Amino acid sequence: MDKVLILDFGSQVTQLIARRVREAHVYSEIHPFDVSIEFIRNFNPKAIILSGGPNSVYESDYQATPELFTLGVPVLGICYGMQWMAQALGGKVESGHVREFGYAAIRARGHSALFRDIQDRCNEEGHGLLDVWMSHGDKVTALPEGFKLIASNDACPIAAMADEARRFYAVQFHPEVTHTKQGTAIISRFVLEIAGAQPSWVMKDYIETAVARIREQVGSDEVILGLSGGVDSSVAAALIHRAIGDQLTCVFVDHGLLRYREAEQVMDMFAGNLGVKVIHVHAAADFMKHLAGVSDPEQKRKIIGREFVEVFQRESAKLPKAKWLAQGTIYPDVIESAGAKTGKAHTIKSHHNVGGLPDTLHLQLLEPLRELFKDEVRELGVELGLPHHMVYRHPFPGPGLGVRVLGEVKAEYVELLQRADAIFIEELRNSRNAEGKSWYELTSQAFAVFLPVKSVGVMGDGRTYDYVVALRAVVTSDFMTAHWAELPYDLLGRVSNRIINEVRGINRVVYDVSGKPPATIEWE
Ligand SMILES: Nc1ncnc2c1ncn2[C@@H]1O[C@H](COP(=O)(O)OP(=O)(O)OP(=O)(O)O)[C@@H](O)[C@H]1O
Ligand SMILES: O=c1[nH]c(=O)c2[nH+]cn([C@@H]3O[C@H](COP(=O)(O)O)[C@@H](O)[C@H]3O)c2[nH]1
Ligand SMILES: NC(=O)CC[C@H](N)C(=O)O
Ligand SMILES: [Mg+2]
Repeated sequence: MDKVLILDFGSQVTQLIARRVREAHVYSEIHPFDVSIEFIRNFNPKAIILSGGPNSVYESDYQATPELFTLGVPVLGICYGMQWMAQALGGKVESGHVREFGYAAIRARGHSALFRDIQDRCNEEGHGLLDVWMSHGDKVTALPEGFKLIASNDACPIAAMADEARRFYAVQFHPEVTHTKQGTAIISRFVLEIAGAQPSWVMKDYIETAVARIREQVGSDEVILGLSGGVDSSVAAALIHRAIGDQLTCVFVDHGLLRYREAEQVMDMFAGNLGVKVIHVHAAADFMKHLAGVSDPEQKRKIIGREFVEVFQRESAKLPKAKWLAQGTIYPDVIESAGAKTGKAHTIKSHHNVGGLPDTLHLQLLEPLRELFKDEVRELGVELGLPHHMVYRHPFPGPGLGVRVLGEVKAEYVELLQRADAIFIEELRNSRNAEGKSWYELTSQAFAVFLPVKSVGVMGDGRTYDYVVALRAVVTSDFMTAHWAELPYDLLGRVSNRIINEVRGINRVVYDVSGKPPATIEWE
């Protein structure tokens, strides 16, 4: 089997590279940038891909072994990976005065196997243009010997380069994110055609492999699973249930930070659908008690994570044979928390299910979805026979409204937010675009955020001095990058009117128009 080696310099999106390679049906593994040359030789890669990273090559000790260029293996450098390649092979990298974050158009220059016949559109002179996603402050300012320029734009005159004789390619933009429309084509071009890897790795027997692995891991032990009713834990529950049946018990935690009437809905859905044992834990008082007086987002996340663990430990103590804690952790949860397996990325926020686990946890973790992305998890759910409406729900974070009430969480704020959020979601479900699709389906995630600031308004000729709610709706396929949703004005207007009229205590509604990056989807 042909294998691609991805060296991680700490990019937030390294796993997306693996995913694109997987889409080309080639097996890949991610390893830290500083693995030894012996390791690379033994790995015997058909191709090497160098990820992006937060540092600057000219002042960082994030340097891979330059000997990898002597193996005769094709190499693709991305962003930091390009900059490192350029510097390691004798080119020059400098801090740019123009920083580029987000969308950019680049022009392909000269002939290169990487971009041949791949373009989004042409400019007036008929040159091919690519719409790409950039995220950098440094840039290559001099090509290494043997390299030619293969793409450029004004902000980044050397936006891609190649030494085709040695099959070294490098791009300043990120072909692995979906916002680079031709990204998948570029990565498969490199892996399949330039490196000549055989597309022989297919996901079709993923379920069988996963089921076998779970049976082997768990043996005759019992497993408890944190079930939120969200996509990930529901799919994990179905998968594990398929593997070990009755050895699985699900624990649904009502932490008082759920959405309007959510607890009832989740319990109904599981009683009806899965045939899985579910225990409903009422823990709102505990969570709220520990959150009182705390306003720092990371601290709130840690407290919520800790409380979750307490609940699971308490519940598992009641099941003496339970040795495993299963979670619907998926890849973006892992990467955004702590730089994935390789530990090279910066921490953006501690997702509760990853950051909050103490060493004293007497349960082993079972996370069968840990390597998958949301859309892959959904495919798996459908494959496992879960109902469509369950699999295609918007995600809801484990810390729930705890991270959507900004600052200190108070019961009063949670209740206002629940009501505003319910109105927003109801209107999204009921409004349709010209093709008859609901705006709930047209967005990937949507919710309201409670801002603990007051502003002045006038209602019924009287002065009001009340709280603000922000609406957030995004479109994304992997939740690693996202666009704010261009919701119709009349829909926004209706939601705003209803919230202000129906939720006493809120007199102003705003819409969040920030992309990710630089913002994140949740506000905390
Ligand atoms: N209220 C809850 N009770 C029990 N476990 C929970 C709860 N909320 C979250 N978890 C656990 O934390 C994991 C991560 O939550 P996350 O929100 O990422 O996934 P999800 O809720 O399963 O799916 P979705 O992303 O669609 O909301 C869940 O899969 C689940 O194991
Ligand atoms: O289970 C979760 N536990 C968490 O602690 C958490 N924080 C963010 N999210 C969800 O992850 C996606 C990306 O969110 P951000 O852009 O805010 O990081 C979005 O879908 C968020 O809702 C979480 N999910
Ligand atoms: N995303 C990246 O790889 C960034 C590379 C480098 N830190 C820069 O800012 O140019
Ligand atoms: Mg959830």
